[in-house]
Amino acid sequence: MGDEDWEAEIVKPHVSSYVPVFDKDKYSSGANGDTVNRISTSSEIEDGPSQQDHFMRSHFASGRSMGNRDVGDSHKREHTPTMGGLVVGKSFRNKGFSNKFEEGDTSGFLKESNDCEDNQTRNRGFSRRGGYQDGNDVEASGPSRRGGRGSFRGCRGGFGVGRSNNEYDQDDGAQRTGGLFGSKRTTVSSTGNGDPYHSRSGSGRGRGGYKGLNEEVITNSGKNSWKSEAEREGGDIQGPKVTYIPPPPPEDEDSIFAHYQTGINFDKYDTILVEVSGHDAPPAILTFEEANLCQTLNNNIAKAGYTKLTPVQKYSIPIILAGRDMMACAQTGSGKTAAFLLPILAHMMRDGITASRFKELQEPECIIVAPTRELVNQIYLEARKFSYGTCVRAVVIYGGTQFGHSIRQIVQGCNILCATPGRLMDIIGKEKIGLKQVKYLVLDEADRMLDMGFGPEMKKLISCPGMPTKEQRQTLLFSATFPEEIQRLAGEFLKSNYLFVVVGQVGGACRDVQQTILQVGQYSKREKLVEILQNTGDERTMVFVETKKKADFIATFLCQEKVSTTSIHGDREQREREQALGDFRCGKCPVLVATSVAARGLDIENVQHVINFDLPSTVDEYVHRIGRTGRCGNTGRAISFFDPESDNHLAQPLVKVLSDAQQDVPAWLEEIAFSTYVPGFSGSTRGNVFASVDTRKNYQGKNTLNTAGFSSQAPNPVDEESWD
Ligand SMILES: Nc1ncnc2c1ncn2[C@@H]1O[C@H](COP(=O)(O)OP(=O)(O)OP(=O)(O)O)[C@@H](O)[C@H]1O
Repeated sequence: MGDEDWEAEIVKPHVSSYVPVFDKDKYSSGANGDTVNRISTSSEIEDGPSQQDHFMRSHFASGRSMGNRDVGDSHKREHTPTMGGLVVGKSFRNKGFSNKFEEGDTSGFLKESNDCEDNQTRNRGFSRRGGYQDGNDVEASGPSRRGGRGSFRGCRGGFGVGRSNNEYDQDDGAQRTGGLFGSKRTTVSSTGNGDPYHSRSGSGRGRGGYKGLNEEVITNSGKNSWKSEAEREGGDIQGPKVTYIPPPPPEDEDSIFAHYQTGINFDKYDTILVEVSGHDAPPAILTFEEANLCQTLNNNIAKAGYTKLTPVQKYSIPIILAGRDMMACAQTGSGKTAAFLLPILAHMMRDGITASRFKELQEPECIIVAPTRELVNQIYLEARKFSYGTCVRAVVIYGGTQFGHSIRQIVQGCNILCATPGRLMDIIGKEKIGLKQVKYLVLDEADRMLDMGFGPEMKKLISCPGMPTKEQRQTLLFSATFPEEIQRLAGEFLKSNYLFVVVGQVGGACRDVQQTILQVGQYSKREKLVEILQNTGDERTMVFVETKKKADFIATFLCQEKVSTTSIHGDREQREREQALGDFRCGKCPVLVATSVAARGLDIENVQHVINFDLPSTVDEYVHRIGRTGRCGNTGRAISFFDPESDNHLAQPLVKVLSDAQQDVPAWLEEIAFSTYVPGFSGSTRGNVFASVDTRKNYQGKNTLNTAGFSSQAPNPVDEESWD
């Protein structure tokens, strides 16, 4: 994506105008007990640390490493809070050891990783990222977590040697990326580790790594490798403990059932074609009443403001109620969460579930996994909403929070467990969760959960001792995109007679999003962004960039342009991420700069715009990103900067996605698509726009219906062939 360009630019002298200045007295090294973090360069690693990176911050969460060029003068800067009360920002670069985002992915994960700006550098063993310690960060104990993170990212295994035996606090998300501070900490607190989930990778093993898309993937110096969150956060990789305890969500009924209005296009959902493939599919229902749910559930549905089923709900609810496994592909923002939660809860109620009580080992009936912390939290809130007034207890656990907190939530009782994969495996390893009672396993954003990043961990999950076999449990996969190769992998998780529901154009973008593609070169992007934001005013806008560093950079830049902005990405502390999301949700910061960590699933009211400052590497990711707007029948706009220097490979799939969604296709984009046409093209591995057709080609019992229940024609296969 031409990251080198902005990176190069920022080291030019004029760039200081984009850099917030910082209060020397308040934030300079060591003052107020703040930690000075070190920035690592290859020479530092070999020769010992020689340069210090001075943490910085602004109003509530800003600061960044200035990199080598700034060392020595960064603490001379004056501090003024960044505009908009905002942001963030850590390292912009460290020219000492990393000049560019080189081409050539040694990991094999690069194309899937959006938070992966550092994989090349990290694979080389070093991070450009420095860090800072927030002086108010009560959760930080000991050395700065940012320091640990920023100092030395690549060779984390080389420093970690196990973890504390204090069961409740030991692993608390110790810095995922270890680092110099992590190593220091290790010498202080490490007391070994008898946990098979943590000891398996051993210690002292140097491995380069990066947090890939959704920050869960790391690589091993060119070899694909997957490490669980458990290992990263508290296993063999020692670092400062994470003691962050998320504030409990409000418990009053109004907050629990708070919702936004469906939009003017909600009723148009009825015209969308739905295809169900597989044998003996139960008929769709057309109303909530037909689902025959218990009174409490019906009350909750009404309080949530749901009066009418969305297409994916019409089909999924009876399928799940019939006990069938399923894979469902439906457009972003069309109600997939309720499509699986409601029938699962209905089943539980029908089975006469008993209230789970305090127990050291909890045995949930349902496990829901999703790729990001914010998304599992959101799913949990939905589960809590729909189970309100029942004895079903939902619990959420995710990385970046205190491990002991997760355990305390669980031991109080757990029927539905919403979890990120790493934290889940960690808790299972600690024998706080038994799997014997699992009847429902849900993978939300299932294509992501089964790809190279999370797939191995999901496989581990289904082969954990006690986990019922696929014949004995019900497995449900949901997403807006389903590449073919992922569908094939899914077979391992699903009974062979699973049903595949596709709503609308398979893997297609939501039609309620007006898509615009602009040709914008790397050097003009910022100017264009500001121009657009000046016109959008206070309307909520998500700006997607391809790397974490760039997220910091653009957020800081926008603040200086007097646009109230915050940012979310995988290098921010969880507390900061949640604060950022909160500030965006409530409108305090109407602009959220994000990496793809925020691309999937997040349901935020009133997001009117999505701007792809950088296009993602795959069209699937594009579909998810723009799906943060135009949800639930509301309309939205997505503007994407297409840089011909770096984005030509997306031209074909973009043209397809645009035309499928009945959007204008710019002539120049068609030309690029045509000129880059490759016979046999079917999109990039992860960007196959034809992916979401059932890979079980010879199925019987295929129905094509619109969601009002009328038969209609299947999508024209010629259309697909012309692209194949
Ligand atoms: N039947 C319904 N009536 C009214 N609102 C609904 C209905 N179903 C879902 N919603 C609301 O629509 C919004 C989007 O739902 P949800 O987040 O489940 O979408 P999704 O399909 O999972 O999207 P994504 O693909 O982005 O994850 C939510 O605010 C949800 O409460």
